[in-house]
This record gives sequence, structure tokens and C-alpha cells, in this order.
Amino acid sequence: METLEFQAEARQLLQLMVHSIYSNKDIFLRELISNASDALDKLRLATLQDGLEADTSDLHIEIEADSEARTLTVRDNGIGMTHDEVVELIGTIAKSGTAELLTKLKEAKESPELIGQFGVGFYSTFMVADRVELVTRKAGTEGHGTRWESAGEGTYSIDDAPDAPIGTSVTVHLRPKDEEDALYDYADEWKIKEIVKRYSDFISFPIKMGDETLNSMKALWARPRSEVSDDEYHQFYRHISHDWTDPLEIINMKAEGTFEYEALLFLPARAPHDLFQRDAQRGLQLYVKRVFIMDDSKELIPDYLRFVKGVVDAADLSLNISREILQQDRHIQMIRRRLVKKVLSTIKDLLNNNPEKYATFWREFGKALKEGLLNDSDNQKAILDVSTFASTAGAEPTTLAAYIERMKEGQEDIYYLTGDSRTQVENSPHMEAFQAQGYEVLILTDPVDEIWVEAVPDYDGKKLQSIARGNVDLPADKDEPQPEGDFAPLLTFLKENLEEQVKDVRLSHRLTTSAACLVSDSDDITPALEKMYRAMGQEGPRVKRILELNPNHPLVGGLRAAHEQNAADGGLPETAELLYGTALLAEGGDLEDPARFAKLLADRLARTV
Ligand SMILES: Nc1ncnc2c1ncn2[C@@H]1O[C@H](COP(=O)(O)OP(=O)(O)OP(=O)(O)O)[C@@H](O)[C@H]1O
Repeated sequence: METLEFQAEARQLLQLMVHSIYSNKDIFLRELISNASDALDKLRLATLQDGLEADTSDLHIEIEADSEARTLTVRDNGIGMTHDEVVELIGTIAKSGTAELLTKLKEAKESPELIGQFGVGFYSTFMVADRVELVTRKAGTEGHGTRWESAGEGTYSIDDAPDAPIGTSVTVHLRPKDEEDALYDYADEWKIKEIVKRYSDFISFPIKMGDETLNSMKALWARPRSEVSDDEYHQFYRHISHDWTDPLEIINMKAEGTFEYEALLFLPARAPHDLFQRDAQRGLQLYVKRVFIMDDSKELIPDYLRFVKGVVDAADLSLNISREILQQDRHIQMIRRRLVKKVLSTIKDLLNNNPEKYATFWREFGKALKEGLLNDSDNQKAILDVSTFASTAGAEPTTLAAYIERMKEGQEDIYYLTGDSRTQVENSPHMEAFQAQGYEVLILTDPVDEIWVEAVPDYDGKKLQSIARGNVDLPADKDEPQPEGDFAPLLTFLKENLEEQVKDVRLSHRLTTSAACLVSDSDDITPALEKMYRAMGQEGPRVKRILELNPNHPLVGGLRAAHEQNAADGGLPETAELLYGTALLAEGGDLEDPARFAKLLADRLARTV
């Protein structure tokens, strides 16, 4: 017999279980049944796909309660584990992000949402047990089985189990009942039945106790919606997603005819912590005629809808279909296209009929959905239809369609400005004329916004136009007098002086109160994009922008007069530099040499006090 230590993270999680931070202790049985069901799926799959020789004619889960000995055993005749797998799977926590969550959990103490974010799985048994035994034998291996035992403290013991049958049995030595602490008598058959019915009814293998089968085994996706309660759907959602929060929306699909499939999809109510991590699990579960084939099937749903959870059950695929074949399968591609359409139309329904749910959806998943504007050109319009954006028109986000309805007489483009935050964008000098003349501007502050706006030329025939880019001709300023003539020598002077920093200097229609601002040329990439490319290691030449001046600002007027009087004035180049630096600061940009700017400014101020 060996005694081994739990890995540090596993130990921490166990501590939390032993001290039971979680009030619903019933779920330990759900977790054990869920693991047993997975093990049965795996065995069946191994015989179908890897040619493993094993008897799969009577796959089932057995529960045995002994109220004298105060034990509860959950047994399956599934795939089982080798000695090394027991050490690896039960002694450690492999999932990424767990450490981070543990820290949060400790701070939050009682918080089911957080726990739900990582399947506590097998360890949840220690909420109700003072000792847990696991005996297992891997299907298709010669030799001994393995016995594992622990009291949930720092260590576990591991030993040979010569007579173990194929599969796994977990025996929980129950703690004394303490109903005040929500610790029920889990050796009581009624309690067991209640828990199985409530949490595991849909499990597709029989869960037996004595001669009785406790679950209906009905595949939830095959049952008409009207016959399934919300609670049943929610339990199923938990089983497949390990998310504790109830889903926001349930989507049923059924296709008949040449290619039959059924799907049950969920829009979660909360983004998982790893939504933007590359290695996160994603994809749907694939079944073929009620037989589980694989988890995380990425072929069924595009990456930008990776938050969608659920099951697809296809009737006409081969049971031993592999991931490689899936990628090329025409039927799978067709299902995927249909699922995308259905998910997008469901979001549209939320937008039109349930603003509150839609707001939750958009807050949690809008950023991910917008990635589709780049990757899924077929559905670009449909994605834009269900997207909403912050706007200068009010606190509530707006659709593009609603924006277009509010457009002013003569306005042809949809105006937007990107930036880091709403405040920064709203106070940007670029906004001035638009605000003064009452034009609505969309405020785009997600990093992905910088990218998709480049990929989407228009919406409903209306061009998307950045107000920090190119020339903007606001219809209202067509009749304004153009003071260009007087300024020509100053503009030339500034252009020469700021040659390093800007590609052009010109007068502006954008400004009402600020002296100057910087804009990008129509075809150039924006500074934010440039920064992103840099961060990704793609160095390019620096893209110069255009300095625009407000001819009606006293500083600009004064500068023009000073330059006219004495073009050789030694202070003029410094003023030019200060003007450029101020424009950069106003839009939230980074000065190349802040110390130099501060010194120039301090010298100038010193002369005025
Ligand atoms: N009855 C079982 N038969 C075979 N393997 C099992 C069994 N129970 C657990 N395991 C193995 O141990 C691993 C860890 O189980 P645990 O319940 O802690 O987490 P999980 O099931 O992977 O995650 P989650 O609880 O989030 O579903 C499982 O992934 C599985 O490989």
C-alpha cells in the first residue's frame, strides 16, 4: 500500500469541501452518477471506435445504501481507471483557472455561482463523508484493479484490488446526519430516490437500486418541449455545462427528412471565466441515435458562438465517426449552418420581445458575438441585426436600425468613434462639432470593435464612418465661410515643423471648443489597431496622422498672427510641439517623450504667472 499526497490545489479544494462551504450537499450524488454515466459512455465508445472487446449489453449504474453501516455506494460497469489514472485524475486538479477560482472562493466564502464554475465533481463527496473508498478496474487491461481511499485530509492511500470487477465503485462513509447543516440521511432510500429523480432522471443508462430503476432515461432533446419542465432542462444543462446558474434561454430544434437530427441548445446566463482563453473547452456534445459520441465538438458551432452549450443528436452519422471525419462531413456543416441561424434568430427574439434577457445576453456575450462579424461573412448582417452599441443619444445601447431611424436630414453615414472608455470617447475633441450640431455617434469601446469596423463596410446601405478618420463634411457646415487662405502660411510652417509626427496639417470642421485634434487618413489604420498589431508582434512602419486645427480658437488665431508678424520667432516651433502634444493627450494617446512635453509646458506657464 502506498500513501500519497494530494496536489496543493486539490488539497485546497478538499478543505473547502470538508468544511462545506456549499449548502446544497445533495449534489454529491448527482456528481457521482454523472461520472458513472460518463464512464459508461466511454466504454461504449471504446468498443465502437477502438475495437475494445467488452460486454456492453448491460451498462448500468447501481446504488446501494446500507443504513446500518452508514454507507452509500455508487457502482458502474464502465471504462474504469488504471492505477496511474487514479493518481492523476483523482489526486490532482488538471483544469486551468482552478487556482484563480479557489482564491476567489476563499474570499467569497458561500457562493454557489463560483463553485458552479468548476465541477467540484468527485470531491463533493467529502461534503457528506468522513471517508471515501474507490475501487476500480480498467476495461481491457490485464491484472489487478486499484483501491483508493481517503479521509479528505492531506493524503490518500492506494493499493491493489485483486478481485475488482471492471468499472468503478465509490463508497461514501456518511457523516452523521445533521439536518440543521443540511446534511440529510443519505442512506435513506427515499432521499436517494428524490435526488436521482431531481438531478439525474435524463441519464441514459438505468440507475438501479435493488430491482428498481430510478430514472426514466428519456433523452430530453427527444421529448416535446411542452412535456419537459424547466427544472428538468436546468438539471440537464448543469450536467453538460457544469454551470450552476440556470440558462438564459433554451433552444429546441428538430429536422426531419433526408438528414435527421435533433438539438437542444442553451444560452447561458453568465459568461464562463475562460470565455476569452484559447485553451478553454468549447463545442457541443454529439450523439448519434441516442449514443454519446463526443464532448466539445467544435465542428458543430463556430468559435464566436462558443458560449452556446448543448447536444446535437444526428440520426444518420456512423457511430464510429472521428473528429477528423467530422471536420469534412457535409451533414455536420449543414447542421452547423442551421444552428447558427437558429441561435441568431433566438437572440433576435430576445432583442425584440425580452429586452431584459437580451441585455443580460449582450453584457455577457456581446464581445464574443462581435467576433463573428470578422469570421462569418455569411451572417454578418444577421449579427449586426442583433448587436447593440453605446451611443451619444442616451444611456441605453442602440441597434443600428434604430440609429438609422434617428439619423438627421441629410446625414448619410453611421458615425462612430472607438476608444478605451465611454468617458474618453465622449470627451474626445473629435466629438465636438457632432455634438454641437446634434449628430448621434456610436461609442465603441471593446477591443474587438477596432477590428470589426474595418471589416464591415456598411449596414443597410449606410456607410460606417469613424469621426476620427478622413474628412468629415457635416451637412450643416457646407455654408460656413472657409478661412483657409489666411492660414496657408501657418499650415505650411506647422507641417514642416511637425514633419516627424504628422503627415499633414489642415483646418478642421470637427472642432468647436478645442484648438486641435488628430485624425487618421481615410485609408490608414488607427493608432489603436497599430498598437494591437504591435502587441501581437507585427511591427510595421509608424502610421502618421493628420493634425487638424480649429481656426476659431484663440490659440490658433494667435499663432497665425504671431507667425505672420515674425515667421522666424524662436518660440513658434515649441508652440507647435505643445499644440500637437495637447491634441494627442486629449484623445487619450501616449506622448512619445512626456518629460520633454512637461518641461516645455512648465517653461511656458512660468512666463504667464
Ligand atoms: N466512475 C468513474 N469511472 C471512471 N473514471 C472516473 C469515474 N469517476 C471519476 N473518474 C475520472 O476522474 C476524473 C475526475 O473526476 P471529477 O468528478 O473530479 O471531475 P470531472 O468529472 O472531470 O469534472 P466535472 O465534475 O466538472 O464533470 C474524471 O474526469 C474521470 O476521468
